[in-house]
Amino acid sequence: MSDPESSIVQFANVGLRYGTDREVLSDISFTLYPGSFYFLTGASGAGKTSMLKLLYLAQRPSRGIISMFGEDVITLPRNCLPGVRRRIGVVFQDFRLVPHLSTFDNVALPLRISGMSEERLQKPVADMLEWVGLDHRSEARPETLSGGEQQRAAIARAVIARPEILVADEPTGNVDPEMAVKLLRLFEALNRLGTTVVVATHDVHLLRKVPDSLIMRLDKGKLSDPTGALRYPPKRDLPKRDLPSRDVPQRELPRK
Ligand SMILES: Nc1ncnc2c1ncn2[C@@H]1O[C@H](COP(=O)(O)OP(=O)(O)OP(=O)(O)O)[C@@H](O)[C@H]1O
Repeated sequence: MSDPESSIVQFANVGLRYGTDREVLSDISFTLYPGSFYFLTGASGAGKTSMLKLLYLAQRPSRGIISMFGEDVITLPRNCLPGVRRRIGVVFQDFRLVPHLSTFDNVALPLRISGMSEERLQKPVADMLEWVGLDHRSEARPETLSGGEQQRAAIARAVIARPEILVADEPTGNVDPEMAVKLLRLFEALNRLGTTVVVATHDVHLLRKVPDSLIMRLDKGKLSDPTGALRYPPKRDLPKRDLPSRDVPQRELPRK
């Protein structure tokens, strides 16, 4: 595999089949570079969710090599995988908020799991809720949140522990076009703070909304790269712009 030093993720000849069925992903090879913004696009059933599952280590490939943060994650001992997973934030297609927990507690979950004290986590969680515009819904249960609010809570939970990679599966699938753009602005803001972002979407209109993004396209389990994302390292230092004024608050993400 080329250039392992500067890459954050490398897939080499990866294939995935479920059970004895035909491969749903075939000969997938690509490199992701730190600080870049990727869209993974393709029709329904093309294999986007399957590819993201490989990326956030919820699924092992049937063949090939996957390296993340310089480690071969296929041969890594099982007890080392949680450490790698903690470096990856995931926004699931169906949010997966814990139903009996408040918005605050859902967002606090990764910090509690990492062992942060109750005292220390209060401020970063409160700041994060404010950052995604949910401070007024802090005590609400997920079932009482709107689709867009649940989506933002899921995003807040995915990023609270400051992951190096953010993986989001159809994060705008359940919201109106205006909210979709706002959520994309959140992802862009995170990206500008250094997080590598991978957003899976079948909505081609979204792709044009993030000018610096790179596009990976899946078609029946095969990957192509209309922007050359798979051939060339993209520019590493994304321009530092102010956070968009109406979409996210005018300051950096809250510190842990
Ligand atoms: N757990 C599974 N067991 C068997 N087949 C599966 C499983 N998960 C996905 N598949 C199959 O793998 C193929 C790719 O599915 P996947 O969900 O990855 O596609 P997708 O591009 O994310 O689709 P969508 O946009 O509709 O979510 C489909 O043919 C699907 O039926």
